[in-house]
Amino acid sequence: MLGSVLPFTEDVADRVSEYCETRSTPITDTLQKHWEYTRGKFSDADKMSSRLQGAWMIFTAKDLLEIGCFSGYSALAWYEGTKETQAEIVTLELSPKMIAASRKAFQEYGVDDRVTLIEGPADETLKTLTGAFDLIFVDANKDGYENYVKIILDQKLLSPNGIILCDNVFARGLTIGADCAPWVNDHIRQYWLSCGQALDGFNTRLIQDPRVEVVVLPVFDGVSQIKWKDS
Ligand SMILES: C[S@@+](CC[C@H](N)C(=O)[O-])C[C@H]1O[C@@H](n2cnc3c(N)ncnc32)[C@H](O)[C@@H]1O
Repeated sequence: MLGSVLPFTEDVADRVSEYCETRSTPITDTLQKHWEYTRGKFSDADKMSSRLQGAWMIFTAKDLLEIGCFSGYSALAWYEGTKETQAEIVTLELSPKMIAASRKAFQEYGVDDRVTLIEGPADETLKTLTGAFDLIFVDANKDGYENYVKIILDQKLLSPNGIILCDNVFARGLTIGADCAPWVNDHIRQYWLSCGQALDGFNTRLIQDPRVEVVVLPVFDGVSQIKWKDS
């Protein structure tokens, strides 16, 4: 196959999602419960990672940083995915509503031993962090990605063999072009269009940064994988 993405229609993409979910190791009961809870409780629940993405969050990390916690679903997934390494997980969140929701979930599921939530704007929090993380998941406001990655690299918050994963770099497809996602309804279209513009700037400038190697993966809503060059 010479291209990198199959030409799915909207209907086929749904079927592919279902096919993958039903042929993958299912997420745990805890994750499933929290995913359903978030979906029922928050009108913007589509900000949460998918079930399949939760199942994929299995990496051999020891120190993990997440930017953008939302209801805590992905932090719970990282927690479960790093049982072997007992990773320390730091997650950043700005919204008081989502801070309350995730704190409640972390307590309910007993993950406070390894998950630390830091409240406040991520750019300010990042500047106070020390040490290095071997996995950094960037998943907050899309117009902040460029600055977050810059701070991470400038402050060497990424360990020498570490990896940054930036989620949603396709902005539902609108990063690629305004005509690429006709299924995105008017209610959220403007939001994702502006995310797409910001992310296109981020993706385009990042590849010119001589410090890093980047692979933009056409999985989920687009995931950029960033590593130090020659690591
Ligand atoms: C896409 S959601 C995160 C989803 C979560 N990682 C998951 O997969 O379930 C993005 C979150 O980033 C938060 N956020 C937005 N701007 C932020 C900022 N400047 N600093 C910290 N968090 C921010 C939002 O409140 C929202 O909860």
